[in-house]
Amino acid sequence: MATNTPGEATRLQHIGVIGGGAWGTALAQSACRAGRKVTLWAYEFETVAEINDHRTNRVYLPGVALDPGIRATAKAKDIAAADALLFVAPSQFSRAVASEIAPHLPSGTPVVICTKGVEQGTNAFMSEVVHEVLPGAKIAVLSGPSFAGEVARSLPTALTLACPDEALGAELTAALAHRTFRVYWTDDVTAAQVGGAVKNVLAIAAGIVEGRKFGANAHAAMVTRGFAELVRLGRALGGRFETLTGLSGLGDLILTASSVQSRNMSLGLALGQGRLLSEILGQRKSVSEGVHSAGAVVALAAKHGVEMPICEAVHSVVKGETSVDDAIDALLSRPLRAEVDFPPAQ
Ligand SMILES: NC(=O)c1ccc[n+]([C@@H]2O[C@H](COP(=O)([O-])OP(=O)(O)OC[C@H]3O[C@@H](n4cnc5c(N)ncnc54)[C@H](O)[C@@H]3O)[C@@H](O)[C@H]2O)c1
Ligand SMILES: O=P(O)(O)OC[C@H](O)CO
Repeated sequence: MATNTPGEATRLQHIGVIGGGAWGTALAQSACRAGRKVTLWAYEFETVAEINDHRTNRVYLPGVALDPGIRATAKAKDIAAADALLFVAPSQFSRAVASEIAPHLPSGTPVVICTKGVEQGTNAFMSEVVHEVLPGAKIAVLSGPSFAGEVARSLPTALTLACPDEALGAELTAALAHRTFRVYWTDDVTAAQVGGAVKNVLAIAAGIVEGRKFGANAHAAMVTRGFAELVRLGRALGGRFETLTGLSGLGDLILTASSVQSRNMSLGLALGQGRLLSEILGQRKSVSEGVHSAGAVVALAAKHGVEMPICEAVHSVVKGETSVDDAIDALLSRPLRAEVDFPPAQ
């Protein structure tokens, strides 16, 4: 791939951002910083008004003064003029949001999926959902260790941009990257999406370990054995090991499973402390994708004959089928096995 210098000239001058949550707003802020014109579509009228009138988004991204260059809108037709879209609707709303913008999106527009999750019911990754609803879109995925608040404050961050079309990948990285927002290209859309979806489920497990005060050894064991699950599923679905061990896989798992800035980790922590899921979710407006993706991840694992006991445990806890204590007992009672699958998968 040709190398790009952050901030170099790009034909993708106007970026549309679909989603006014923490991540959509932070990405809009970052795209402005990269020198792009930005139009942000948000679901709530109040969010649109607040961004345009006060340059803040206090519900989803509190404490950040937004760039005056961000123009917010509630009208899907306003994104038609964008040269590329960043698609940041939560996974369970992605189909509906994509359907709303479908009539307005010119065929051939690059759509960069920044959502991390799997659709319940269909068990479809976001690239499949977006391709079904927006068949003319050129799909890419942006994923990696990136808390919205840190990106919005321009703290250094590095991500993976997965795009099967190398030339488009170069254009997108040139359009989005800047000094504190480094973007690395790969063509491996599958692994990038598996990493982003599975790490959210594993972060809930890591949070439970923290909430139960099981200690640093248990945390490291949970993250490492969880990563083995992420790699097994990623490879079974056709993803590459190098991508799974990169920013969008291991990198994001390290971040999400070790900081209570993560909504998934903090939700797990609260579960581990004995709080009810309904009570935790009732007190949040923000999304915890792992809760919604756990079932789909487990279903995909079953379909492909992949063992994912930690993800299964999280799924049965969030479904209310197993108590936290019983799930932990079941994991600790599993038969001993070889650490690495043998013979090693190629
Ligand atoms: N927040 C982060 O640090 C971060 C970082 C990387 C990726 N992501 C991913 O980005 C995606 C969006 O997360 P977020 O953090 O921006 O969201 P958020 O939790 O901050 O906000 C929730 C979002 O859901 C939207 N919403 C609520 N009800 C809706 C409906 N009925 N239809 C459509 N939209 C509705 C809200 O408008 C808001 O944009 C998720 O997949 C998340 O995993 C988040
Ligand atoms: O707050 P979380 O758990 O949704 O994680 C946010 C990002 O995905 C971290 O990369």
